[in-house]
Amino acid sequence: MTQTSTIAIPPSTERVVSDSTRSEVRGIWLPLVTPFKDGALDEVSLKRLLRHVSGRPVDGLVIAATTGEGPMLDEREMERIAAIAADEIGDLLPIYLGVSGSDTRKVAQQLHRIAHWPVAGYLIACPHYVRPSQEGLYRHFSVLAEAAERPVLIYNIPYRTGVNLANDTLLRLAEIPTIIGIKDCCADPAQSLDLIRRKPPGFAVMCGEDAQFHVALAQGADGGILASAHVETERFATIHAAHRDDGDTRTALKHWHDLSDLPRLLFAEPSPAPVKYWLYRQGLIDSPEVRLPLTQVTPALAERIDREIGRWSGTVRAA
Ligand SMILES: O=C(O)C1=N[C@H](C(=O)O)C[C@H](O)C1
Repeated sequence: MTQTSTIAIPPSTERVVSDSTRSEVRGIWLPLVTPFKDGALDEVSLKRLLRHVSGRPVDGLVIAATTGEGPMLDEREMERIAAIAADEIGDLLPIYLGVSGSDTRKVAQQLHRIAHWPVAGYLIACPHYVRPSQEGLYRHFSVLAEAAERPVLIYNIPYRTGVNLANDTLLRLAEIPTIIGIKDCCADPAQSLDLIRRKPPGFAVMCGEDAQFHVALAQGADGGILASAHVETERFATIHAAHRDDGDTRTALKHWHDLSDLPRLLFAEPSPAPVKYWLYRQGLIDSPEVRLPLTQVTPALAERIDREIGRWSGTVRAA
């Protein structure tokens, strides 16, 4: 059966992404939480959190990604978050926007619709639920790269989307100039290592599995996009710098030994509820609430976090 597609596959994208754009995707990126209060976007907490982050050793931000509860935001809220982030952060950090959807046509239309938003690029997740073929994934991201008119980081997270973007497919997509890297959550160290060995120069591989951050850096990843790095950001940055600068793996491993329980705690229940509770107890956001179908941390986990905060960065807000 001949497949006809209503969406033409674009010629190779002529737009060239600058070397600085490619090189900026490294180090510690925060997938920023989205604060809510009484069910609505909490702009006061968002501004406070952005001012806090701007003073931390962070190399980039992603808004409205998984940790930002992107699937539970409407477009008006996402636009507001982008505007506030651009106001508070300015040119200090690149700000990428999380985009997801399973209908290539609709996601492409959204990218055209938001082309004027003040974001530097997009983190685009694999299409969830429909489980396309590798050829379908290739055509999906080829069309979106053309529609994006900005740098694109592909977000491969099979345990959330139900599909794995194979390295062969990704390396075909890496030939498109505006596809500049991947947030790698494939949960297969062998696949991640194979990708790092085969990737073209300048193509960024960013770890998206917090508990695997140190291993990913040891394998040659360029950094991480990590919810856990909202907490103890300096330690995550130290680990990255130790790997990047002088290969001081002993320093990196010492810090990782201290830090490695944190991702397990912050993912003990569906993210971002734990990390939001932590930020709430630090007084950085005014409510730990999340949007359904997510739910706040259980009292048992809240107690564990209360104990852990005392061990780390200290509690600002009384319980
Ligand atoms: O915000 C994201 O996107 C992240 N994705 C991963 C997940 O939520 O499974 C983990 C990462 O820390 C943040």
